Amino acid sequence: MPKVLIADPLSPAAEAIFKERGLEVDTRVGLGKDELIAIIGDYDGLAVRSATKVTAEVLAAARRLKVVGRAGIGVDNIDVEAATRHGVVVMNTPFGNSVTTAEHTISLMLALARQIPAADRSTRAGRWEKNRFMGVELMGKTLGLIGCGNIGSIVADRAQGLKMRVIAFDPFLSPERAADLNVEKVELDALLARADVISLHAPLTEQTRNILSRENLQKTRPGVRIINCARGGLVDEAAVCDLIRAGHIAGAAFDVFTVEPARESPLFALEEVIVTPHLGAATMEAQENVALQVAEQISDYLMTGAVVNALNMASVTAEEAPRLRPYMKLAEQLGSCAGQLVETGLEEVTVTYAGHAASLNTRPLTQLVLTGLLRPQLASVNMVNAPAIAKQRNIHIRVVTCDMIEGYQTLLTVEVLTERGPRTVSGTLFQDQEPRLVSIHGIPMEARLGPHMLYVRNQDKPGFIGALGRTLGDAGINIATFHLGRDAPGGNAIALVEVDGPIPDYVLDQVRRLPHVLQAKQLSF
Ligand SMILES: NC(=O)C1=CN([C@@H]2O[C@H](COP(=O)(O)OP(=O)(O)OC[C@H]3O[C@@H](n4cnc5c(N)ncnc54)[C@H](O)[C@@H]3O)[C@@H](O)[C@H]2O)C=CC1
Ligand SMILES: O=C(O)CCC(=O)C(=O)O
Repeated sequence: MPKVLIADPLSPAAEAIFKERGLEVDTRVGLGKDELIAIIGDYDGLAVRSATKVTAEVLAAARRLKVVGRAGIGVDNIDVEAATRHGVVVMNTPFGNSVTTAEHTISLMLALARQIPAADRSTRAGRWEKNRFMGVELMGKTLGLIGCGNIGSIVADRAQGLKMRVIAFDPFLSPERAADLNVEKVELDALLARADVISLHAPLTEQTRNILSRENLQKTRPGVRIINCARGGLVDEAAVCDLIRAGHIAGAAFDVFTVEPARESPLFALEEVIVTPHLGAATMEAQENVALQVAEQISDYLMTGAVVNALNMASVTAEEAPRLRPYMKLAEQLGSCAGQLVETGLEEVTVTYAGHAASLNTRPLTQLVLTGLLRPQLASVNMVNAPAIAKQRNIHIRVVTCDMIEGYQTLLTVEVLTERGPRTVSGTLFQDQEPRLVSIHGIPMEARLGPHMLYVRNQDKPGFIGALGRTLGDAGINIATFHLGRDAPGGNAIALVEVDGPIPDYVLDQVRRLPHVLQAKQLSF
């Protein structure tokens, strides 16, 4: 039974779902790094929010781990690259807390406009400072969004409800989407020059780090208000403090900080600043949504192979998973067959999906072809890390689909270009379920691929089959199935023999010495 660790506080709904889906689950919140490393080897799945750091070191100790699920959006606490290297799928829940985070942003914008936290403190202190807390109206003001994805677009919608004009800097926002959102797409400098309120909704990347740098903050309108509900590191916090003191920035609201938890910060000393402890996603509704989603996604992957919202692997929906399953076996077997047959470096792989196979989600299938292909060279390869490994090794991957194919309803062909020329294997599904190899290097044959196979390439001459049978028989090797193919009478022939156990090397040598044999290899599937 797969085992899952919940390492951060999640709604109890998550634990209930794991149990309902037949998984074993432990909740161990607040583990130190070493404690996590000590126990992670026992788990197939890990569910986190932002507190647990899933580092390369943790992943190296996670021998059984197949999936990390982030109940939330940002995955900056997870080393996705290391997870990919270790073949671990990383998933997030990209929509579950978007509305809640957008609402927090709007709350902070209104609170900034009317200085509500400072007014609250003053009133409680008995000061009744009506003149001190003169606010600004938001109607007619310009809101500048840096990042206009899921959360940014909800913020835009709510701000338009307040009759604000919304402009956005987002290099990946299409003009059509901007028009649908009634948002004006602008360059960063234009946004800095025009916005009365700037709100950040972009991930922290090499491009966005310090996007509101001191220099950029100096380009903003006097009296601007800044809101960061996305990620610490997007804004130069010290420059915000200086520009508030200089009277250029009217106020700022931070939900996220360069260092978290933020126990101290120069921002805390300023009345014009509102701070919250990374509360953007903290509502009952959002936490219920993300906990349910992450538990469903992790369970689906561990129990059915469905992949949803993965950051490092192609998606496979729950509906697709059962249809893809027999093809997944076929794809891995064909890749493995090609991988075991090549003896030199791989340069290019072409995977052709013909007939029914062309209508499928081919990305996960291609990942499995690569997995099978690379496994003879690298035991740790799996469908998550196979594309990255192929890229590292400069193996060029081509995918071809064609609707029609003569003689078969469905056919997968793997052609591998090596230093010694192309090598090709094709396969189909027998009764829609059972993988069958139907040709090797253009020679037709029909073979089921079993755990122990003998592959022999020979010249098609009388007496070969008897000699091969005798050699195996004399060594006490029992033949399970025997498949033959040739390109022409007396031409090139291939024998694929399934046997009941591993073939000792001395027997392989005897086979290689038989008349007319060109090559003999043991294959396993
Ligand atoms: N405070 C909190 O508790 C929460 C914070 N977040 C954070 O909010 C941020 C946004 O989340 P979503 O809207 O769901 O993500 P999203 O992926 O839907 O949107 C991000 C947008 O940023 C844009 N972007 C990427 N690079 C950019 C660049 N160089 N300049 C400008 N825009 C760029 C993208 O094109 C995209 O439209 C994330 O960093 C996420 O981690 C999310 C949920 C809760
Ligand atoms: O889990 C949380 O409270 C943080 C949410 C967040 O920052 C995210 O989803 O990116």
